[in-house]
Amino acid sequence: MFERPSAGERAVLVHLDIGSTAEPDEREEFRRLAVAAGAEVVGTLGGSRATPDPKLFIGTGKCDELIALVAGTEAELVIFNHPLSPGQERNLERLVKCRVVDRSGLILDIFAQRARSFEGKLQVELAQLKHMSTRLVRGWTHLERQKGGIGLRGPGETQLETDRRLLSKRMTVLDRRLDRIQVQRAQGRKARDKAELPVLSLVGYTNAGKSTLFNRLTEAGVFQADQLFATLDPTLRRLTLPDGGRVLVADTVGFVGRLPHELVAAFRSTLEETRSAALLLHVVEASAPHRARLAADVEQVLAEIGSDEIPRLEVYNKVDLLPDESPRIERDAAGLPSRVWLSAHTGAGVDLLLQAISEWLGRDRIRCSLDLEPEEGRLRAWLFEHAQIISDVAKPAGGWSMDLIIGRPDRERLAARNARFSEDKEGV
Ligand SMILES: Nc1nc2c(ncn2[C@@H]2O[C@H](COP(=O)(O)OP(=O)(O)OP(=O)(O)O)[C@@H](O)[C@H]2O)c(=O)[nH]1
Repeated sequence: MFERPSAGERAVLVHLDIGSTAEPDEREEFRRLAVAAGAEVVGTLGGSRATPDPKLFIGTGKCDELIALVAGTEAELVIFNHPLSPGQERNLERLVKCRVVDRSGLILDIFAQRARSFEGKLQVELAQLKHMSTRLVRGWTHLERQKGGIGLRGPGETQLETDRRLLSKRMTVLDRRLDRIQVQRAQGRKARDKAELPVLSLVGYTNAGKSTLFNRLTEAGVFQADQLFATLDPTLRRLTLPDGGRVLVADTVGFVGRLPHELVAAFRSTLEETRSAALLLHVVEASAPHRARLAADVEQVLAEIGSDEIPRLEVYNKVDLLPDESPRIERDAAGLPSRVWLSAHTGAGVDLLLQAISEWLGRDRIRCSLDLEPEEGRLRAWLFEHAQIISDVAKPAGGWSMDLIIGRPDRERLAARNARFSEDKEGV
């Protein structure tokens, strides 16, 4: 389902088992990433080695096989599912006589194609320039340079052939711009903190269905597509839960296993949104054959960005593809929802997810009554925005008598302002 029309670059994929045997889905994931980048896969080369060859990564015998495969399939590009040193890339290109891109280059390329926000584009450009600055020395003269191919396109494209001095100048400019944007982002976060709305962050392996679920939840009409990494930029939307509670939902970048470090660094600020979340919704493609490994990859990235302490609720998506499963809530020993099975596509079980979210956040909500004076109209309007109003009665003498459910922090803030609360009922 990820195939694109055949206009893609003709690519040969290389995946060796280094040390141990790779899981079959590792190769499949690699193929899907390559296709997502726009490759037309015309050949694959496998094999195994105890350790990579320092000069070519693969051995000379394997390299001969690769040369023959590239010639026989008229491939324009070879993609390795491994990190290659600049030297290895250069040596391989000389022998194979076409461009060679490593796993980092491939993932950077996908990110470059999917970046939507200004910040996302700058981050990808910077990461690409860093990745390529070590590789620029090689020069492309012996190769037919195809503009805009995999690993060559994206916001950084025009810089690729400039010299290192210009490159480092450009990187400094990007760094400065990103610093400014990050200040703005932090201000935005502060404003949201003031609004006291808890943030739910959707995280998950690429293609798990985050954007589809995000749309289901918020009807926000966020761009989604049948492509890996359709979402690169976090998008925030407001959501009202059935119990009246309000939250912000953030859709985040699709994770991928063995994310290149330069990308983890580049997206740290984007993912900082995740760090300030009250609850992470970890979306897992329940129909993927090796879902546990994909979920573990996501957990590892979360740990790398310092989000592993945030409570999470697992969302096992695509239940419509599993004949033996149906939408349901699983609970932990304490009775709290730990996993919700649903289909973002059909919408089945989305109500259960909303209920589970309410239960998670509701632990911190209190039911209470409040008397407001006639001049407290603004406070009353604020409460309508931030609390669930059960009843609101105008008093004959002026003012209002309200019955509501409110978050504990809001409750404490209002109490500090001497608002007249009564009848607190805990744990509503
Ligand atoms: N059958 C089925 N397909 C689904 C479901 N949810 C999402 N999909 C499909 O899975 C694909 C990926 O969905 P997205 O929502 O773009 O996934 P994502 O996690 O946001 O992907 P990235 O942006 O790459 O991280 C799309 O083709 C969706 O139509 C589901 O519940 N059932």
